[in-house]
Amino acid sequence: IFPPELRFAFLKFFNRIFHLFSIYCYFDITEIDGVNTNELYNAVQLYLSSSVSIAGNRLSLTRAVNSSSITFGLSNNDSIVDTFNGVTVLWEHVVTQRQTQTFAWRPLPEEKRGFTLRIKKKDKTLILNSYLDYIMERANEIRRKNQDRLLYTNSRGGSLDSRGHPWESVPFKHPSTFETLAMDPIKKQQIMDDLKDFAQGQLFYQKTGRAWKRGYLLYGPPGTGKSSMIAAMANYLGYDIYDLELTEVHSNSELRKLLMKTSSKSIIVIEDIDCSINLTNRKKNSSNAASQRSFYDAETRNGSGSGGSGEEGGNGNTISLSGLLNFTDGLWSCCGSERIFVFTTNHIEKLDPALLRSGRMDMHIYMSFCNFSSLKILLKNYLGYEEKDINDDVLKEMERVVEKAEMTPADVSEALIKNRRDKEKAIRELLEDLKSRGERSVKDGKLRGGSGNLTELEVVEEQEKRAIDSQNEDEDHDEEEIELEDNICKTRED
Ligand SMILES: Nc1ncnc2c1ncn2[C@@H]1O[C@H](COP(=O)(O)OP(=O)(O)OP(=O)(O)O)[C@@H](O)[C@H]1O
Ligand SMILES: [Mg+2]
Repeated sequence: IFPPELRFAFLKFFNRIFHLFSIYCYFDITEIDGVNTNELYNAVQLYLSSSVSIAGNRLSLTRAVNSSSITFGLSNNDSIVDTFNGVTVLWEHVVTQRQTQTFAWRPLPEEKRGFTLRIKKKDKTLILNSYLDYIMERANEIRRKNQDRLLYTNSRGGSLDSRGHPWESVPFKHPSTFETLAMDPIKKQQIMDDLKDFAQGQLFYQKTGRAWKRGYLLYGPPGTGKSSMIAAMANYLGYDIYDLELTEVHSNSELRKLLMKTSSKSIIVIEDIDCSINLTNRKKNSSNAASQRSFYDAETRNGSGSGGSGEEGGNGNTISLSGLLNFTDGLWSCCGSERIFVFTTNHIEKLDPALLRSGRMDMHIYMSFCNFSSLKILLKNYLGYEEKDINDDVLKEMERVVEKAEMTPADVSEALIKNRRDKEKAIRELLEDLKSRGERSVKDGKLRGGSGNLTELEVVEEQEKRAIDSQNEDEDHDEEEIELEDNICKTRED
């Protein structure tokens, strides 16, 4: 009898009256919002899956790719009760068939899924202010716990994938942990404490007005565990790793784009920083600018692609030191939070002091040759030997020669792996190896001392490093350094 318009208007009116008197209000969180995936939907799903007070009795189980655990989810059109700060809310999972689509940029799933949140009107402010944030946070936590870490790389050289991401990722399964890492236990503990303080330091960073990030510079000879340390850090904190290949980045703006696409709670790594970018002293640069320029010219002529002007910032088609510095602590470096920058190098003396000054790299960590304490850790890792399992004399002998031998943990690991079936033989051969190397390095040391030339150079390097360090201390006292400088000097004296 009624025309459809009138009927519709009547229904709408009735609905409004109904809502006016209802004590509840409803929020819809749909899976797809326009063309974008709704992050909140996924978060709610994860969050509810961890919730125990499941009202319905049908659950859907999922196991994501790369994930090591199974998550429970709410089945279609099922509901669940949750409480937050004493307030009870009801979640309902709503699944409807989508009408046939005419045209879309991206094919949409056939089902339209979403959560409906029902809350009392009086609780609205509480819910909107903190409950949803809480859910996002919890979901991120669960995701990190369930999923193995991801390792990202920019090896594609600036091109983007179908979703506009410059980073490619693979599951990160490096087994290195702080427990297996062979280094001085005190130093190790310091680093672990520092990392923990950082991860839990949100309030501190907010209060002091600092960006929530921290920089570590790992330096030392090849094979002393710099990469292993990074893996251990990631495993310890549960962070993802972004392995930045600087040689694949062609401009400062590209570097910035890469940075913008990194997520919080991640470690951004630049390995062998002295090799991947021309980071020599800026003062020196200007003094031999001519030779610099010819170097760059030659490079452009060779068509290596990374050429261009040698000036910093130049015409923008080469990444420069200032670009890199901006990357680590310019305004853009704070576009996410809780980020760790790790640079590694084999030659700290080749780095520009600007990179070393405090606030940039908060902690300088020297990865040293194998000493007695790290040797014991390796023996335990590879042979399962505790101190008491090894003959006292052998142990004493090892302690005496290990520092002189200047073997890297990688060398020692190799020696142990080779004979891991025959542990006695492994110990015997390792000791032999240590002794012969120790003798050799003593001889070398004498030779070097005699020729004079090399040591002089080393002295200069050492002084340079000292200068940088003292400059750092003048500028900022809260810098923490745990380099074993004595260690370097000792080996040099030998
Ligand atoms: N401190 C260490 N503790 C345990 N294992 C180590 C340590 N250092 C080296 N190793 C072993 O040696 C191998 C090489 O170490 P790693 O790649 O971490 O060295 P690096 O310092 O990164 O070397 P490079 O400077 O050449 O990159 C690792 O696979 C690891 O097994
Ligand atoms: Mg390495």
